[in-house]
Amino acid sequence: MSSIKWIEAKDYEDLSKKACDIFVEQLQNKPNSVIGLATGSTPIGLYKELVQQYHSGNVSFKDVVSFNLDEYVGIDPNNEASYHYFMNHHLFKHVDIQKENVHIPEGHSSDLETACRTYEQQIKEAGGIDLQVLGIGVNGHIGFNEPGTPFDSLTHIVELTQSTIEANQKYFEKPEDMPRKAITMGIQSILNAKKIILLISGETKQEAYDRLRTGIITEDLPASALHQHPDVTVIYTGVK
Ligand SMILES: N[C@@H]1[C@@H](O)[C@H](O)[C@@H](COP(=O)(O)O)O[C@@H]1O
Repeated sequence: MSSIKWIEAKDYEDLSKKACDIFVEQLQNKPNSVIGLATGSTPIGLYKELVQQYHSGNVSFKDVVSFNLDEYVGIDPNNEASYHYFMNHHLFKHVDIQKENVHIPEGHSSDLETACRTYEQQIKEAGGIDLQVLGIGVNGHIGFNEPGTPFDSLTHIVELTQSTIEANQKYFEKPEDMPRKAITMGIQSILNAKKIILLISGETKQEAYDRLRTGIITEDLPASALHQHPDVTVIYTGVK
């Protein structure tokens, strides 16, 4: 039976604050936490709140180790649409996290298979992820695990679906520049995290939200794998 905890937020700001509270509590209890981070527009407010908490002295990233969920294949880390750039811009450059403790899949690697295996190994060596934040794709993907991805998947290379390409093209200067492939932590890699928060915001996510709420577990809805995890909190707003 699913043990997902559902929290409705008043609005996007409230959702970001509620997610930030969980992060702050985690980092105060365990300053050397291993945190799993997500990109996309949804967690931007959470990162903004975390930067504020850092400036207020409530939280430090000095001993934090981070792993990002995914990155496009063949993208330069300096490209503004890359997830490397995104993370620096929204979080890393504003806080005291140490560069050597930051991990983002190496989509620019010339040996992607090895990059995937190494990533999984690094998560293991860090002691596993304590707290993982997730967004959700309009088709219910988590990370870049598209519908049909086996639930036992580890970090791997994916072909992005048309729905994801259409949803994410807006971040690229020219829509045709958007890569068709990505590296993503697998569904099993995500489920290995000790605690997970999923953020859902806005009406474009209504269908994915409705399907997740049914409780039906199916590979057609990657996020439904979360029903099998013992400690998931979903914070949502803008869906009915
Ligand atoms: N790989 C990311 C996901 O991790 C993210 O959850 C999703 C939703 O993005 P947004 O929050 O912008 O809707 O976008 C991308 O596809």
